[in-house]
Amino acid sequence: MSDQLIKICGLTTGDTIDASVDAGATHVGLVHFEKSPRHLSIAEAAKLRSRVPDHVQVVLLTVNLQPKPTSEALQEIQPDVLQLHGAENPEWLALIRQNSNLEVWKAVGVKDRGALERAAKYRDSAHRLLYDAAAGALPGGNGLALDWRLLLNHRHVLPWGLAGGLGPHNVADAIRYTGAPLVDASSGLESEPGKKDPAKIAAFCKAAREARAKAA
Ligand SMILES: O=C(O)c1ccccc1NCC(=O)[C@H](O)[C@H](O)COP(=O)(O)O
Repeated sequence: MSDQLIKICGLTTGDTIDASVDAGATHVGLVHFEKSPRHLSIAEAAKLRSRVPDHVQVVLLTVNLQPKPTSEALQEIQPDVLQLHGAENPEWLALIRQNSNLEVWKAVGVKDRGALERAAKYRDSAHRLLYDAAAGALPGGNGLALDWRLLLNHRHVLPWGLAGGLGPHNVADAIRYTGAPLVDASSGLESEPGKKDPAKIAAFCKAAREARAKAA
């Protein structure tokens, strides 16, 4: 049994939610950010959420969303995790934690070691840091990889995950090289922006699990 955490992000349909669950994903990500090709309205996200079995965690992803719409989204969608992918500060995360039982993750764009050091400011407010490539056309979901060498010998202050440009072709190398306890992929599992491919989802989960088993 593998303890590799695997998040499939930016799911938009019931069949790809099912494909992710069947493939052994531990987390499924729903994006609520209008500029994204993977954007879901609150009603759409709530409908997809209802199909996810209890053993898989639902991650709702927002970007600089204000408090009122955030609490509306949380109430309707009832995610397990809120992933903040914008410029949200530690005080904002702390406020969410005060007002909910949610797990809160902070995504951090990493272009140099300084970005990793600065992320330590979330040590008392986030449950997990998700290291992603620095923002491109979108704050995330750009298919861009960060330089994995930056993570070598980094002293992590929190549980963490690796995102950015991952897919079936490189996730095993990413786990071997960085030891990432959680891997997250979106555009590398698509046939076109916003359309996940069930075969790529299955191949990604299999490669991640096998790499973890070999590393153990
Ligand atoms: O996926 C999006 O469209 C998105 C939009 C705005 C902010 C974040 C977004 N995705 C966040 C994720 O968690 C992605 O899985 C992560 O950035 C990796 O994406 P990719 O490089 O495409 O695998």
